[in-house]
Amino acid sequence: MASEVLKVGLVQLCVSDDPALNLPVTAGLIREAAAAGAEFVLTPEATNLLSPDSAWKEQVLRHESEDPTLAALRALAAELGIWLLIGSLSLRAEDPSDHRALNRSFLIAPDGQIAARYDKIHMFDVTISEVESYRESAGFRPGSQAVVVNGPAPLGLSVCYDVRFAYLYRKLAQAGARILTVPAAFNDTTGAAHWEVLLRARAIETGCFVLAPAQCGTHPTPHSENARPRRTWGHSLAVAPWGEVLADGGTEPGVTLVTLDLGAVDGARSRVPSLTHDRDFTGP
Ligand SMILES: O=C(O)CNC(=O)[C@H](CS)NC(=O)CCC(=O)C(=O)O
Repeated sequence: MASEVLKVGLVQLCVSDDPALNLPVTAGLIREAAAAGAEFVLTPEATNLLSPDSAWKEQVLRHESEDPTLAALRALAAELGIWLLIGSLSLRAEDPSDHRALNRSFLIAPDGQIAARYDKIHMFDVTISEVESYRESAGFRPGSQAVVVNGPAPLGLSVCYDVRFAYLYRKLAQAGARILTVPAAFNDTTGAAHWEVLLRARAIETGCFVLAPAQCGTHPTPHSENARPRRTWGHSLAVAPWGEVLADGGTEPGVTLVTLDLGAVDGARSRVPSLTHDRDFTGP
């Protein structure tokens, strides 16, 4: 590893349903993070848009090769010379017979090249209450490939609802990850109850840093005037391998800076080597 210390910027967004409105805001916050010294900048799930309207998404989503947000953010990473995790983009699938979109995370290298892609594996098909339910699998095609990639450190990629599936993170860590990325658009209700404890548990179980850039606030939908406004929890979080919260992005859009001492991964794992203590068992 070139350096044991890594300066990170977590970008917190409140995206609308219009990628063209969101991009300049996102780019401005990435610039702000880089100007403050961040070498690794991360954006949330659904960086290009959040929309409840499948007809509008059909119109506005693009293939990866033609997506304007991806092209612009690759160029920006190259200009600034930073590692950039685009938490995810909603993209039109390559396969024309599948109407469902992709929820795809990208690691961009400091030369602007795509270093890794990850398609969210676990779909948020959940009825939270009588007035709030989500059927992510109706609009998105799940991935089936876990990804560890050598970025600014060895990274294990995931997205949002994946955080509830502990075995994914155990595999990522056992495959070499030292930082786990969990970009998210967590809803208010489960955010208040579960967000921090899930992220801290994943860090403690794996002895990894956890970086979780989040969407926040009430998301404007200028293209679907009558939609019930969606609210997300915010609180972008950086968690250390021993479980401490190093930084919390609060509830407003902005940049949260945090310096990681990557040696803390070995420190936590040597104190509690549970990652090497798996056993086979029978039942239940
Ligand atoms: O819909 C999009 O465009 C982008 N995808 C999301 O926002 C997804 C699916 S609705 N959100 C989550 O997974 C929240 C999980 C969550 O809140 C929990 O696990 O409690």
